[in-house]
Amino acid sequence: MRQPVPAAVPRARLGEAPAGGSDSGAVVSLRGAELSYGTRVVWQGLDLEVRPGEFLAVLGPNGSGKTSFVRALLGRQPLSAGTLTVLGGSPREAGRHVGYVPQQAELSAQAMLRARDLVRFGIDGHRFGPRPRTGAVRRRVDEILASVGASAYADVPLGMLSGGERQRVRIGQALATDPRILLCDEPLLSLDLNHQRAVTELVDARRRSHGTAVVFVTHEINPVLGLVDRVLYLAPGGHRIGTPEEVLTSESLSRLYGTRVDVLRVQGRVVVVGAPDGPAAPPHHTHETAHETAHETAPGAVPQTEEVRP
Ligand SMILES: Nc1ncnc2c1ncn2[C@@H]1O[C@H](COP(=O)(O)OP(=O)(O)OP(=O)(O)O)[C@@H](O)[C@H]1O
Repeated sequence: MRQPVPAAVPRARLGEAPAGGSDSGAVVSLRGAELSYGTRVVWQGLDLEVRPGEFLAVLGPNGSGKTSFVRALLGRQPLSAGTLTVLGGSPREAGRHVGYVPQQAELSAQAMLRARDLVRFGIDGHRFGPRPRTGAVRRRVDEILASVGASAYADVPLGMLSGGERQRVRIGQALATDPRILLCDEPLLSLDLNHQRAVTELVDARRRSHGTAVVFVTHEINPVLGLVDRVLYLAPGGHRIGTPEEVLTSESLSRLYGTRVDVLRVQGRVVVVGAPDGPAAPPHHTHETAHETAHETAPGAVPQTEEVRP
């Protein structure tokens, strides 16, 4: 792993045995985890510990279970086997300490909300009863908007913001509860390169300053390649966990997909050639332990298309 614990993070936050963490200090711990919908096994045999301040990228083709992984961490989707603890307890109990940046959401319900409203929901939306509208809350909202560079459009309805501006506000909303874990589900979708960079820098700054663990689902590794400590690669044939250098190799992805996949490194970028990315991934039929061993490939995991992902 590259730099599992950012130097800027106070030791108490990183926690050798932090309150609300597991014995190992992990903020997320999965053991033999399996997630199924009916008879459809999406992933299985998942053993993973995410540490404070770690940046974990979750990669994989359409339908490989990336969003389901995030939903499990949020306590919205139960495992079908194995165990999952978040901050040492159940995912639901940990909810208040988990920030969530969803995929670019349907805007219709939020279009008239102002940026500051969304961030305020992040602060007090979890609470029952009357919401405090104190000066302290207003000041906190302003601080958060400033920290994500969104002060200039604090009072603009979301429907009038660009995709990149909205993502800044959503990150602000996710940071409003001072989370120890930040879950981001494809936050870069439909953003141009400048906005991708701005969003990834915001997320990285947060984990470096506060030791917030980041679980970052993405189709595209390159915008976060320099930040990622480890990759969880979900594929039709199983999964693999390791550093980008370990996982993103021709040998590793060829084993995961059960077909020839070439991983090229061009000017510091990763280019994957030949990985199928169809929406209908077949169910798993085999599994092994994670880390250095790729799972066997399920029958039928044959590429329909050849894809180059720059
Ligand atoms: N609530 C559900 N009930 C039944 N099947 C589901 C449900 N949610 C997801 N699935 C199926 O589980 C599989 C994994 O879905 P998931 O959305 O987690 O994949 P993903 O990797 O995030 O995909 P994408 O990259 O397309 O967003 C898919 O085959 C999907 O159709």
